[in-house]
Amino acid sequence: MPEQGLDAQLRLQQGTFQLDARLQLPGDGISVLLGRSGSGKSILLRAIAGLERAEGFLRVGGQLWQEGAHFRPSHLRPLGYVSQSGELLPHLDVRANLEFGYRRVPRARRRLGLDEVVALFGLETLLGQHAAQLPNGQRQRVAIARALLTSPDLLLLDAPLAGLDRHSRAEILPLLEQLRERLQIPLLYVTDQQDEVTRLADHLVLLDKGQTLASGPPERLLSDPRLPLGHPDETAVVLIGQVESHDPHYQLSRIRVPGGTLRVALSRLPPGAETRVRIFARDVSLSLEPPHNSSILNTLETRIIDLFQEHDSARVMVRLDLGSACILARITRLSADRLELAPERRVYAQIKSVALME
Ligand SMILES: Nc1ncnc2c1ncn2[C@@H]1O[C@H](COP(=O)(O)OP(=O)(O)OP(=O)(O)O)[C@@H](O)[C@H]1O
Repeated sequence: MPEQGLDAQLRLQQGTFQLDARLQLPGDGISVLLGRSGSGKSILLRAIAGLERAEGFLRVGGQLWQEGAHFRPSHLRPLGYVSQSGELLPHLDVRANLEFGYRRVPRARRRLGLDEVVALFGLETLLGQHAAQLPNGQRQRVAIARALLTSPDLLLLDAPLAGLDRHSRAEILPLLEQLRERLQIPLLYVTDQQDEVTRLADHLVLLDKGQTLASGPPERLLSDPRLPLGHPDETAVVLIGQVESHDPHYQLSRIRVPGGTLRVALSRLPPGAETRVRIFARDVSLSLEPPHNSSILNTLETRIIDLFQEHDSARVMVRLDLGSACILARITRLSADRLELAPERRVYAQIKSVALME
């Protein structure tokens, strides 16, 4: 684990709920904390922020924030914290809200300038508005911008898009993606939404009943059917690829991914750029021969790694090897038996739909 990351073991009893989490996060990029409602995501964030007194240790960017009797109180932890309701100072306007944290940071410690953040978050026209009058989506944009302006060593975002409409979510997600490239601090992002995971996560931590079940690259965790990642019908993997070329005539782009090339809806990124695609397991079917005369554009030749029988279900989940990544196919048990599917067998994965996560 790099010196600049977050390293923690935090234990806490809250009524009958027990948190016992081990976290090792990289020093940059977005770490997504995923877990069902009630799994302890908010309590863990509050413990990291020093708002709950947990036992164990916490080190951020090489600094010890707590261990044993040593406990740095919340107000001395240099972190930005944005909750679902993005608390702003309601009697102040947006500019004053942004300046509130910014002015308290010594000039030499400021990582981002006020004008830079205002431009990045498109807040120019909101500066004179009262915080209390902002619609939810704009309030969250201001709340995230305000947290950034305190030049924190750690940014904690607790489900910042929960409760927002589609339009506001679609506006804020690209802003969060931009932060990935600009911030050299750990960003821990809580969600229970798969689409936010596939779009944002550079590192994924899965929390279940107060315990960290798994931690690692999202490509690996999302393609592991043994992990409780939600309803199997919604199971999807994310592949990190590179834009190869565009075909304006058919409004399609070719994306190079592990194991082959996929045609997707026209990407707005230039050739050579890194991008992500999401493939639902339910959209992948398998065939023993290369398909002919099919309307399905995307077929990858692959090898079965293993098959997982879903409990009390007509379906199986098949994990397929793409070299440095995997995809999943959710097919009927009947088809798996008819095709005599088994580990090591070579198959053609026909992918009905590939979503570009841009
Ligand atoms: N102050 C408290 N006293 C007792 N139990 C609590 C307290 N706060 C939270 N809990 C319990 O701790 C568990 C974890 O709560 P937490 O809010 O961290 O979950 P979560 O994963 O963030 O859920 P959600 O996604 O719904 O926000 C829940 O079972 C909750 O009822």
